[in-house]
Amino acid sequence: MATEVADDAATTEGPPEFNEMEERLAEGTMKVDLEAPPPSLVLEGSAIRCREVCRSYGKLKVLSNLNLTVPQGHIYGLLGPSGCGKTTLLKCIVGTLKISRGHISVLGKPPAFPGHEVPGRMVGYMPQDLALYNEFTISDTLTFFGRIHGLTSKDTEARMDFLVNFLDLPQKSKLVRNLSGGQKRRVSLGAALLQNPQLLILDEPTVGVDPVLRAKIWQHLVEIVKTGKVSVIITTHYIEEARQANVVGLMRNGHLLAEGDPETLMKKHSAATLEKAFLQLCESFDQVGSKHSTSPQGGVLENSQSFESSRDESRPILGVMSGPLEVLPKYSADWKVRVKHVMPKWRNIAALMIKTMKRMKRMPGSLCFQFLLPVIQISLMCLCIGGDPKGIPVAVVNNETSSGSFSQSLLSFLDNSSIKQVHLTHGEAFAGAYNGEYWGVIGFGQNFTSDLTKRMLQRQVKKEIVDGGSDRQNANAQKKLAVAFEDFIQYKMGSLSYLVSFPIKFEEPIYGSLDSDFTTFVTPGAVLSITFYLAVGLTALSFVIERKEGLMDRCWVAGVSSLETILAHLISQLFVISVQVVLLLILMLVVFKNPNEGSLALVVALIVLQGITGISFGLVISSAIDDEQNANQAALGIFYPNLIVSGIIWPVECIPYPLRYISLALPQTYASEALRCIMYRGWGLSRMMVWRGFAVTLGWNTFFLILATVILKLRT
Ligand SMILES: Nc1ncnc2c1ncn2[C@@H]1O[C@H](COP(=O)(O)OP(=O)(O)OP(=O)(O)O)[C@@H](O)[C@H]1O
Repeated sequence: MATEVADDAATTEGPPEFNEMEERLAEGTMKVDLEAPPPSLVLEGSAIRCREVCRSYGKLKVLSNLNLTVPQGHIYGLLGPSGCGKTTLLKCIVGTLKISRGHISVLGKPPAFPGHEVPGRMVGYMPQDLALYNEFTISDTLTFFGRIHGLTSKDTEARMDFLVNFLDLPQKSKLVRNLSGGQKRRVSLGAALLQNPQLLILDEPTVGVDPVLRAKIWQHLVEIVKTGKVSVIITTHYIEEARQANVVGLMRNGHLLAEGDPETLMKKHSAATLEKAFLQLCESFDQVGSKHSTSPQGGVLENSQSFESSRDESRPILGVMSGPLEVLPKYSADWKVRVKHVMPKWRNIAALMIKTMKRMKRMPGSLCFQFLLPVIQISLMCLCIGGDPKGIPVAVVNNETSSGSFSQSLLSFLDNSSIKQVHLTHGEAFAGAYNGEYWGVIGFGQNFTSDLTKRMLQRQVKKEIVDGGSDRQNANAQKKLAVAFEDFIQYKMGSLSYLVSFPIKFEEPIYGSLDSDFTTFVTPGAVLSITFYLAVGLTALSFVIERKEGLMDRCWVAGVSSLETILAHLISQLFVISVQVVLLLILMLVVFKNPNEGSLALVVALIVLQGITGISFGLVISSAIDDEQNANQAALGIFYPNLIVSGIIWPVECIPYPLRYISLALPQTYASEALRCIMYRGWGLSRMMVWRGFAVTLGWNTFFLILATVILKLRT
């Protein structure tokens, strides 16, 4: 199909690289397709130039040495069957996907080159996914993108009115979620057209659009390219509508089969329609491919790679001159431009924050849930954890019968709200305990009173006397019994009670009180854990969903950087965390009367910092995981081990040594300890145990933020 013929037409004056081609054409040393596109296509500047582009997803090679040129001021129709790689190519062109090999330049520079406005205002991108915020109205959507592109509100309003009219959209105040599929696609197209970009990249904009509007859209595209300043690349499944394009590229299995103007293509294949021409090209591609295929695997892409072995397959069957002859320009940017390129833009951060606030306002249920969930969690924890058991049935076997016996008196000192005494015979009591009806057995021998009296009065007693009474099985009942015994001895012996009571005296502790319970220990860690994990869950989920729906890519193509996205999310989530912290503290300190001896400002600062660390960790999860189910599983999977090993529920000192080192490295171990020290000891930042908690939290925070930014960068 390709013959070595010089094209007379290619002699017009043009850019240096084209002049070089002219010379080689004149010498006849260059291969060129018989049906080379008109000289204007070749010699004019190109809006997009792809050379030897390769891209794979894992082992699946999607783009193979692909060469494509979109001439400036033209509409380029990119056609091909489903799965041939069109969307992948467009994503590489806008820079949301990195190419494995080759070179792409868009409006003169590679995408994302420092200082280049691609991604940015120069490009309007309509992705195949709808990539719209469902809670936004049409007006909100266009205003959001207008803000990112730096349009004034007057300009945005004017463009909005035009687009609503032109794209036949319903009222601007209608929510995107209430629009039909076709209407949503038109809003998406409107967002791409909003800022009058120099380059429009439209991935199937006419799907689900009625034929009248489809014609109108094409007419509009034809009009805007007439100025020569706007270029369009458009993919479509309706092959015939692409006849209105100035150039079409026919793709199959990651290769560009042909590139040229539609009329020439049809003439070459003596086809009445573009569809027939495409069919013929595909057939010849498949025939030659299968004839020449020697690959034992015989996969489609392997076949296509062996297509017409004598031919340089990087070049389309029809079309423009390709890569190897071109000298790729060297691009460079001033360091100031590079610094400006990486610095976050306040305009974008503000636009993203306004977007988040607006979405929150439109989802009051979700916002209330975010505020109430920590409140419910901490209330349940304070109510259900750490309290004394109530009404525990304990069997009492009392072999003393007289009413004035010590055993009767001792039993009257037992805390009867905790222990429910059930008086039984020895046999019944043990049978009941073995059957699980009673939590323990308290037994008194028939000489309990006389034995105890002897112990009180004599310094040496026999062993049988000591064994006079006993309790079995229950630690809490044992503790209650010990307390009752102390009270009983105090009552009977007054100032001489020290002769019989436990020879160790517990004074008031230096910090806290003698009757501190488990809730007091667990609350600070639990508050940090709740704030941390709510932030992890909400961040991971919202980011994964935004990425899955193509919203992140769309914002990225509009010029929003990963850093700006992260900063905007951090700042807006700070508002949510602040409300959560206020509610948590009111509950903890006022309702459940948890003591706080230290600075409230330090308490708030540490909890908020832990929330921010949670957001950063959520960002790591969402940047590494694509699916919300997996992201949820990751967040949940980490929650429980972290809770147990961080010393939140049980002290770190009880953890076996190898695990203890892991525990100390976790984000909440030192932070919980610091919060306990602030709240219960009244310590400040001058104490190591306090500043260490802050330092470790800040360290994790920085680490997570850097990791999330790096992963996001690597994955584009
Ligand atoms: N993220 C991904 N991971 C792995 N494979 C992918 C991914 N995205 C696309 N592919 C695969 O790459 C190939 C090309 O997909 P692409 O979306 O570019 O095709 P397309 O030509 O745009 O199809 P359509 O017209 O149906 O949108 C397909 O085989 C697809 O399954």
